[in-house]
Amino acid sequence: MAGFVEMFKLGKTYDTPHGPAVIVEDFSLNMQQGEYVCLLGHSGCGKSTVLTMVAGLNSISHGGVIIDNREIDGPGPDRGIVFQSPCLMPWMTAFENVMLGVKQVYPHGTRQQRHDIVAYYLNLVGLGDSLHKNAGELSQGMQQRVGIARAFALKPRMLLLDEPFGMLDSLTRMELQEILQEILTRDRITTLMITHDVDEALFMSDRVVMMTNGPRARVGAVFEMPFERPRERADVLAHPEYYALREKMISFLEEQDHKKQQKSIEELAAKRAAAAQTTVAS
Ligand SMILES: Nc1ncnc2c1ncn2[C@@H]1O[C@H](COP(=O)(O)OP(=O)(O)OP(=O)(O)O)[C@@H](O)[C@H]1O
Repeated sequence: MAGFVEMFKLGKTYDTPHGPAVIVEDFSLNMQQGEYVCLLGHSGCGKSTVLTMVAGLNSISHGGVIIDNREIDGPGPDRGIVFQSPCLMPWMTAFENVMLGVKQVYPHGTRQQRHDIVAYYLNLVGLGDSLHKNAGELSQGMQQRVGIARAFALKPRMLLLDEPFGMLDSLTRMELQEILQEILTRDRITTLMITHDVDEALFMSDRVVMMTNGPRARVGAVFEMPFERPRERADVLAHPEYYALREKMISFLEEQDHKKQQKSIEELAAKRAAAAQTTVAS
């Protein structure tokens, strides 16, 4: 079935000093409008590579990405991105940082309309009392809230989140997960999020897509989440399928680890055999 977002046989080859390295190959995934998909996989498998290709920030070596029937050919305001660290202008206030983007996206809005949009989203993420504090004076968690408010205020058609809570303490992380759930339940923006955290993926997503280990990483398994929305964390944890799903995801990751170890052992054995042959020949 065609999706709102179609990633079709996506591939990425990086040039390296040792020659071309095929990091992602034949990565295909369709997402329905309003769907929340988490991308999970071992470190270095190519998750950010996929996400930055969809963002239009990384050139696509093979295949393509279609969003709402239009093939992407670079970054655009239809896609909002939140990275692990929000990249704010530290000398500007939280309000000014969000306003920067809002001015570009709503050039014909009145000053009051733009003001209301910025204040609305900063309030939603719990920064109503800190609108006029300089970003440089805000804690990591508060800065990430500004980054999330900025992404939503630009009214993107798709959100791309690259470990948005990765650098936060667990309490702030849980609070921001809940805020994000709340906004997304209302706005239903199609979202692709990278995470390393199986529990986060279970709580946040409609589907979890597991990537195989690179090189030539692709979709290895897809899990549908049976939890209803709006979600309460306690209900998700108490759901009869929660632990079985969690176990399947962890098993997938362990299996990938095992394959990686096996491959390293085989490569080492091949190198030793080649070295032994060279010694015998000389
Ligand atoms: N510009 C580049 N040139 C060459 N190799 C690259 C480049 N960018 C990434 N890579 C390599 O591609 C592989 C995948 O990187 P990527 O950042 O996409 O993985 P990831 O799954 O997001 O990792 P992590 O979970 O640790 O953030 C890694 O081996 C990385 O070293």
